[in-house]
Amino acid sequence: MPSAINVKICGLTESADVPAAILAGARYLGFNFFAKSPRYLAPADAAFIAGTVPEGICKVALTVNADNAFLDALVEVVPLDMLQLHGAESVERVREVKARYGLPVMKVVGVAVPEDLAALDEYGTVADQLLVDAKPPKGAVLPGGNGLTFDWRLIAGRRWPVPWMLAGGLTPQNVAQAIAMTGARQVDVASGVESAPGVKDADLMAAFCAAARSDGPI
Ligand SMILES: O=C(O)c1ccccc1N[C@@H]1O[C@H](COP(=O)(O)O)[C@@H](O)[C@H]1O
Repeated sequence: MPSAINVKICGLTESADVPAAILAGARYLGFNFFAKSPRYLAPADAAFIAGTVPEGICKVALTVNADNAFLDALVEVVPLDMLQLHGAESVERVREVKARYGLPVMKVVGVAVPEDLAALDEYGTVADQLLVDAKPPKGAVLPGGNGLTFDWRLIAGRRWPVPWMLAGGLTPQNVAQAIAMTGARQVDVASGVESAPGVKDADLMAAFCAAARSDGPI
């Protein structure tokens, strides 16, 4: 019997999103600290919302090319279980962040063409998890959260030495097919479970988790 599918719902902006996401079946909750995102949360607000998350649910901070001053202040106020590095952070920077904060680090790699896959092998030697996302279009304001898929055939059957998640344009409608095509056991969604940019929808979160589970029981 296949193991459970873990769902990460990313970019929660309201306190009510926490129980709704957990009830839906999410195991990871993401808080977005990229200021240009419609899902941005100020650290003080995130501290309050994250404080309501029960034990056993992984609280993830999404950051983009954040420096030590930013991360120092963030980890000081927000209770966190994992750091998601969604920018152009180098392998060395991933190593440094892991050592400095003592938190697991999930490094994101954007994929559009076969040549992008080499980075997954490199980061897989240092990150605790990998997040395989669609590469943003040139000139995009957001390095993720654009609701874009990539060609899942590129990673079909690929494996890395650390756990990994699939992201990019996942929705309740396509997540089961994405899982079937890639073999992902963890999936991450932001815009696909929203009624408007930055507004999570409880019914969509429930539908997404149910569709993800349809590939294998939780
Ligand atoms: O969601 C955002 O606004 C965002 C901003 C900056 C970097 C990453 C962001 N989101 C991450 O991208 C994936 C995929 O998003 P989507 O499902 O395609 O909308 C999301 O799960 C976040 O981890």
